[in-house]
Amino acid sequence: MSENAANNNNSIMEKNQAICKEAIVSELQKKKVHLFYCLECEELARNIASESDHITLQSINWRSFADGFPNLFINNAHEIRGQHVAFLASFSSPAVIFEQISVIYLLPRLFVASFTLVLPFFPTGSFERMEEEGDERFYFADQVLPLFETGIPLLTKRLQQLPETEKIIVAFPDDGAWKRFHKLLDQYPTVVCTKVREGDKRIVRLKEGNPAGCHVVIVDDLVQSGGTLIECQKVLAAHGAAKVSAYVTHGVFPKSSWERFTHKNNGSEEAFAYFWITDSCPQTVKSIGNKAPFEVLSLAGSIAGALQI
Ligand SMILES: O=P(O)(O)OC[C@H]1O[C@H](OP(=O)(O)OP(=O)(O)O)[C@H](O)[C@@H]1O
Repeated sequence: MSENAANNNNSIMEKNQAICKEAIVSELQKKKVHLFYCLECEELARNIASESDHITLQSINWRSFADGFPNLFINNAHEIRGQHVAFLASFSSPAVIFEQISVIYLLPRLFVASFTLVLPFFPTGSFERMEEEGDERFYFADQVLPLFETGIPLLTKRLQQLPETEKIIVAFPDDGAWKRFHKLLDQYPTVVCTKVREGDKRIVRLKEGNPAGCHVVIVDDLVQSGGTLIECQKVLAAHGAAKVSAYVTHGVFPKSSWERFTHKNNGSEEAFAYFWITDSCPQTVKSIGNKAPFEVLSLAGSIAGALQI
C-alpha cells in the first residue's frame, strides 16, 4: 500500500471513529423520561414508549372511593425523584379531566427534575387551532412552556406512498383551514372553499382552484358532526373530482358521528376513498378500529421526539 493510500485510510478511520463517538455521546445525552398515562391513553402510551429506549412507562392505580370520587395512587413515587417525568393526558370529557387534575398537580411535586404534560387534543389549544408559531397563547401560566406540534407531516408522508399516477390536490373546506395549513402543504396544488354555518347546516362553496380529474384530499383541524367534510365532498364531486379523501388531525366524532363515513359494502358509491385521522382522540380510535375508509396515523413518534426537547 502506498504512503498516500495508507494516510487516506487512516483519515477515513479517524472520521468514522469521530462519527461513532458523536453518535454515542448524543445517545448518552438523551433524556430518560418516565411516562405516566391516563387509562384512555394506554395504547398510545405503549406506542410512544416503543419508539424510544429512553422512555419508561410508569403506572397509576386509577381507583375510586365508594362515592365515586377518585382515589388514585402513583406507583414508584420514590423512583422518579430527580427524574424527568411526563404525563399523557386525555381531556375527552369533564369527568376524566377531573380525575387527572390531581395527578397533574401531584407529579411535579414529587421532587422531579422536570414535568411535561402531553395533551394530544385540547379543543381550543392545539397547534391546529392557531395559524403560526408566535400567535398569542392563552391558558398557560408563566412557568409553563407550551410546545405545539402538528400532525401534517404524518399526512404528507402518507400521501407520498399513494400511486404516483394519482394527481393529488389539497382542499381546504373553509378559510380557517386554509390559514392554518396552507404553508405546511405548499407542495400541493390547492382548492379553497368557503363555509357558512346555518344552525346545524354547513353551506360550502368552491372559492378557488379546480378539482377536476384529481384525487382531492380535504384537510382540516378536526371533525365533529362531519357536516363540513360531507358538504365539502359534495362540492368537490360536483366539480369533477375523480376521488375525494379526508385528513383531520383530531377525530372528535361526538355521538359516534364517524358512522356517517364508514363504507357500507352494499355496492353504493363511497364518498371518501381514505379518511385519515391521528390517535389524538383515543376513544375514537377504539371505536373505529380498522373500518374502511379510516386509517390512523400515529402521533407516537412525534410525541417521543418532543419528549426529548
Ligand atoms: O364536523 P363539523 O361539525 O362540521 O365541525 C368541524 C368544523 O368545525 C370547525 O370549524 P368552524 O366552523 O368552527 O370554523 P373555524 O375553522 O373558523 O374554526 C373545524 O375547523 C371544522 O371545520
